[in-house]
Amino acid sequence: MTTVLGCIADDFTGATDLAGLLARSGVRVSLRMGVPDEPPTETAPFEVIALKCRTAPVDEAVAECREALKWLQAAGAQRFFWKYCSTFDSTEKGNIGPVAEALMADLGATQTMYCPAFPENGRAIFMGNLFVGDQPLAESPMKDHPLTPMRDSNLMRLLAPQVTKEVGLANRLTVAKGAEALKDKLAALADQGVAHVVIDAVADEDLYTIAEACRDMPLMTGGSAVAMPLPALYVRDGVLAADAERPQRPELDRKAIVLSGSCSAMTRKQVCEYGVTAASYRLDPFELDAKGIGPALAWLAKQDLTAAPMFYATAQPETVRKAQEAFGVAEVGAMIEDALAELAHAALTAGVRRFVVAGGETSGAVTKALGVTQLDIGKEIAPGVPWTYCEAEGHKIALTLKSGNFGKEGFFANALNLLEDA
Ligand SMILES: Nc1ncnc2c1ncn2[C@@H]1O[C@H](COP(=O)(O)OP(=O)(O)O)[C@@H](O)[C@H]1O
Ligand SMILES: O=C(O)[C@@H](O)C(=O)COP(=O)(O)O
Repeated sequence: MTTVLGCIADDFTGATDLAGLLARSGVRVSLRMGVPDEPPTETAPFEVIALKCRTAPVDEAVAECREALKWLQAAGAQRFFWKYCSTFDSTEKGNIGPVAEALMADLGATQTMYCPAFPENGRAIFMGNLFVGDQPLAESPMKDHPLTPMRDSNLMRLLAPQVTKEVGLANRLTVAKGAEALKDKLAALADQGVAHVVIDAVADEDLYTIAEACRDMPLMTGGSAVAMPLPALYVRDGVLAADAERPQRPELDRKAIVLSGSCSAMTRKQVCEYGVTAASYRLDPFELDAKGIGPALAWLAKQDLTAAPMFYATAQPETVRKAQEAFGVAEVGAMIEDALAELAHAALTAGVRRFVVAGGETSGAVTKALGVTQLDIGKEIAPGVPWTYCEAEGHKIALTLKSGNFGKEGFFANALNLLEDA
């Protein structure tokens, strides 16, 4: 089937988040890990390509995203969505703006919009400032993220140094007036040469207005939530047939594992709660450096895998800082990602078929180690976190990739329980 919307996500949890929210409508969504080597043949109306480029050097991120765009164009897509984090995570050099500008150039687009709001998960934008729950972004736990610490809450200020063209704002007062008023505002900003428009949204109803006003832009950008209304709008526009097919969970052995490399505030609570009842092993960068992965593999070999043991590197900001000072930020990140990836592979070899993974970068490393290339979207465990079904080395597996701050305290056990009756 011809692809109606081609999506590019800057990390793997972000991609499953987007795919999950699009799939809520009942349409078929296909998620690919990396740009497929083969040209598109069997495609879904919604195609999401997951990249691992959030913290990559700008040139690399731009090149990968342009390649993804080409693949999606070959799949027939004429509208595109650039998905980044609902907390606008980017490094100081920042890939969000450069990728948007490169995609706009390839598509001949003169304007795009930015809306990372995700009200169900407490992300709201007001007067261009991003809030996480009650706190401005820069006062939220995101200020301590190991790779992308966010120290400014103003999206225009964050974006401006990342782009060459003008940045502007369509604020909540305009959005509250409805889609036509928002379209007029976008046109007025375009007349003033504003190519990059941040749009406020504090509630789901704002997202419906924004999606309605922006759905014909060649390129939309944002978090997952602003894309959620698109399938229904396309059905209404007659460019997409309604379709309520949901992939069924395959038969799966009960052996399961939890792997957490996220240090986000919510993951820290989830690791604590799960660790009360489950067998768990803490990956310490100093121990990894001294002894390698051997002790963790030996521990894995002794576990009852039907009881879903957990490996976690999850730690408090102070502990993370010490490891970063000792090894370097990227180096320690990669050391832990590699360790979790190797453990995931060892678990697969030991018969594990249910994987719960926490952390965006971590998920990228784990899915790569498992050799997963395409996923179907299953039941939603928490807003923005679905189960996915895929194949790893010829075995059917279920995989959930949890974004750092998503889900409630009991997420890990809930995810595994939900899979039982999926
Ligand atoms: N104890 C630790 N010390 C230093 N870095 C860590 C530690 N634990 C995890 N990390 C790294 O922190 C990063 C967390 O990013 P990510 O997996 O994207 O999580 P999130 O989804 O919370 O952003 C990863 O690169 C991971 O390897
Ligand atoms: O939009 C979001 O918040 C998520 O989809 C996302 O991108 C999360 O990234 P990580 O926090 O790195 O998992």
